[in-house]
Amino acid sequence: MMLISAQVNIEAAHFTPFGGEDDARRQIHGHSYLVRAWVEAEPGVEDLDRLREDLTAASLPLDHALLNEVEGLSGPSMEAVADFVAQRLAPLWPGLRKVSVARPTLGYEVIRELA
Ligand SMILES: Nc1nc2c(c(=O)[nH]1)N=C([C@H](O)[C@H](O)COP(=O)(O)OP(=O)(O)OP(=O)(O)O)CN2
Ligand SMILES: [Zn+2]
Repeated sequence: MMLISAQVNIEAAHFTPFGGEDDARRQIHGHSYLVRAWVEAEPGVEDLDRLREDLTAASLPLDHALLNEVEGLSGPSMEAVADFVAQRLAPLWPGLRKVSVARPTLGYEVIRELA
């Protein structure tokens, strides 16, 4: 078995509870997020194009959205984005093992691992 993965970019806005009352992160602002899914699969069996298409569809409700207002998203954090995508992708991809969300400009990444 191997891990195969595909990545999509989403643009989203949020406001966060981080920092003090005058912290700029409490105002609505936008970011680019890289969302990646890993699937355990036999080499050459699963279609990476289909994985990317399904990942795009799973992430679509978040793209150009205000994360704080997305139904089913537990919050505006990177972890919440990873869980949202993982929950939508897992039924389509039983071999799904990880979903990560990265903010490369900050060097931040979170990973939801699935059994
Ligand atoms: N466990 C988590 N901790 C933090 C998260 C998170 O998602 N999970 N997120 C943040 C903030 O988003 C982080 O401080 C970045 O702040 P933000 O305003 O989103 O981005 P910046 O303005 O700093 O970066 P730019 O790329 O310049 O917009 C903190 N902790
Ligand atoms: Zn932010």
